[in-house]
Amino acid sequence: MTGYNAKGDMATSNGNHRNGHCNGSSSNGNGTGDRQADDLAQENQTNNGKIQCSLTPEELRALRVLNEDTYPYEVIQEIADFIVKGAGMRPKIGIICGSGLGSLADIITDAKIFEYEKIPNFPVSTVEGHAGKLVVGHLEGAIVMAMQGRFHFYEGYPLAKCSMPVRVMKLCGVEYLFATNAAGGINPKYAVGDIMLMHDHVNMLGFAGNSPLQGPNDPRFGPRFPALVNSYNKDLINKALEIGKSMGIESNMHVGVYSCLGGPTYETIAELKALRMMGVDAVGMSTVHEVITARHCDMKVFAFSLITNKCSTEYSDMKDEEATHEEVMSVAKNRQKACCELVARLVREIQAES
Ligand SMILES: O=P(O)(O)O[C@H]1O[C@H](CO)[C@@H](O)[C@H]1O
Ligand SMILES: Nc1nc2[nH]cnc2c(=O)[nH]1
Repeated sequence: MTGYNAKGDMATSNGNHRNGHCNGSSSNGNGTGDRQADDLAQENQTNNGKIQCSLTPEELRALRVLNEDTYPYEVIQEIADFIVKGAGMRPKIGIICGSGLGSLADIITDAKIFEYEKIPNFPVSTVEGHAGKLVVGHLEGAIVMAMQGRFHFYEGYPLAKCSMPVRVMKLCGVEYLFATNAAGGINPKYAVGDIMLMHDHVNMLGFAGNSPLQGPNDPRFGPRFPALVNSYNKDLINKALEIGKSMGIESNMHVGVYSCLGGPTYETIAELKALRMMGVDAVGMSTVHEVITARHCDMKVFAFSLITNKCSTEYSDMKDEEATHEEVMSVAKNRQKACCELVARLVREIQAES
């Protein structure tokens, strides 16, 4: 038998990890059952120059999914069908909860909750503050699905895998993506606890030649060369600013530029200086690849950063405390009420218009 272990690797029931290249045919015909080490060794021997393998087509597909950066359309469709069928509803708005912002999913009512481990072919969350649950239900009259736990590049997942759930959302019927994150504030005007509505991003991982859209393009998702100039929906930004005003938090709200680095390290002063010179206001380790994937499949995007720590660009400020994930989580917890209200009210406005 094959299955997924907690890290999302494929392992055989006898504990061996498989990583071989196969010719796509089954040498013993059944491809299931306990295998001893001898059998496994034998499978890896070549026959007439071809590598033999006894995996079933299903196992092969799962292996490809785990080893490749790209999830085939059909696999995404299967995951989406599993969720829509299990939830008994089709969501219109998708929410990705940032670090410590899992409470955004707690305001969903009549919720159907899926643990990531129980969703076929889904990765697992490994970061504290990311519970690893998909919540589908009602919010302000709309059907929404929220990820309590996102996937980050530094966890070891390729970018396409990090943002694969966005495609699942799309095939579930989601039209709007709300992506939230915890971020360090580089703009000196930003204070801890402020909310920055994203109106643009600098894709640092993209500068390094890494994209969630790398590899063959499936036009059923979107075009080979998507434009990103209008990625962050202006109408939603304006609505959110209005909501912020009526909540009395306009002085703690900004519109700015986010950049995603690979992490898991927080930035050096020199890196922060460079980012600031590039026009970056807030820095994190997520969101950009999700937005790229969402725009590729033509979803409307709204995204915000909760500023959980200030990032100094001056060596003279080095006496300042260094960023820690504990601080990030604690600030997120303190600001969860405002973040939940902002999200709920924006959902209400979208729903009222449709
Ligand atoms: O972007 P989210 O998931 O909110 O989390 C941010 O906070 C964590 C670091 O404290 C990193 O994962 C960073 O990306
Ligand atoms: N890269 C990065 N991610 C964060 N997430 C929360 N704070 C920070 C930060 O200062 N830097």
